[in-house]
Amino acid sequence: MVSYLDGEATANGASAEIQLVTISAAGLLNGDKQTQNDLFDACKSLGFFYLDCRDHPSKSTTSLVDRISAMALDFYDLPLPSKEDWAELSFDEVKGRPFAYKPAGKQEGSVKGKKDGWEGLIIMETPMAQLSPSSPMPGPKVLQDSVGLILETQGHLGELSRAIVAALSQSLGLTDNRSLTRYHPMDISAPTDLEILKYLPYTPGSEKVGHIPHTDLGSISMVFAEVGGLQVFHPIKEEWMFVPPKPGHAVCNIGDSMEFFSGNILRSSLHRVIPYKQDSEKIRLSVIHFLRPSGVAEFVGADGRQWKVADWNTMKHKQFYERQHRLEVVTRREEQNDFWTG
Ligand SMILES: O=C(O)CCC(=O)C(=O)O
Ligand SMILES: [Fe+2]
Repeated sequence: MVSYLDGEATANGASAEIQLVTISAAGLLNGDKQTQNDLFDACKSLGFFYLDCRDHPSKSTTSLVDRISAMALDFYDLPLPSKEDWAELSFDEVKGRPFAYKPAGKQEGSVKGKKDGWEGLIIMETPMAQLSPSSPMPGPKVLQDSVGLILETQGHLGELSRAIVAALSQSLGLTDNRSLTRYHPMDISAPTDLEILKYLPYTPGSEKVGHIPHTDLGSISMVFAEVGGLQVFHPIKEEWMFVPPKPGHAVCNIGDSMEFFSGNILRSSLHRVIPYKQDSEKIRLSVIHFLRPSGVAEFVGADGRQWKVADWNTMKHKQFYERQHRLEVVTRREEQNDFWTG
């Protein structure tokens, strides 16, 4: 077995990079045994891996992500007031709607005392799938004109995420009706979504910077970005390390729900986004698919208590927005300073 936690790192302090294991999308979808074992090892150690989408049988992953990125950039070019018409901040409010907008600066950011530095376009899987001629897509024309593209992208990335859950379930010995796939239906109570995040340019005087250190609350996160800035906290080296972007690959990670469903065998790791000095003139756009379980499912949380998924999500999400938030809820680490100090 390859030990991913020993990972090759470029030991140059603050800008150390981690080389994640790469999982082939074709191998995953074909049920290849070696791919399944590599995936399991990666998810038991750091909980982060690259998904090589270049060999996806449809050959369409990159073009879907590129087209969704172009659509999101058009959306972001709209004047702020017309985007703010769609700003919904509570997790419960967002989950029944096809889409919502998050202005920059509403959450805590990656620097202590500063707010977040990203705008978000949040597109929910189930409400999108339930659109019909009598209940059409609301919102600006750019979104109304892109319903087909959004549905195709959500279907494509949702299939990949669910294949990851299926493969991990097999490795965990959870087969047939015990597979963790049963917690991931397309259902209004499961807030699976597609999010496109646009980060602000950074200068040392910026008051809105990056993305808060956190673990993800859901099951599988799949991030496509061309510009760096994502860092994972290496639990053995105790060091923040950049995850370099790789063309044609997604960076995937395990979220809290999968860690808890697996009885803490899989790992939901701490991560954050900080300015990427090598590419400081470029705008970072990330296209992210978040597979999240049904809100009625239950697990034993990090605190040893029995949680309903919906309550875990609401509790955790709220902490991202609270000025005096309990950082340990978001990071799942006590009394640690996980902020970026520049
Ligand atoms: O933008 C990114 O690369 C990651 C964002 C993230 O960690 C999240 O939205 O949970
Ligand atoms: Fe995250």
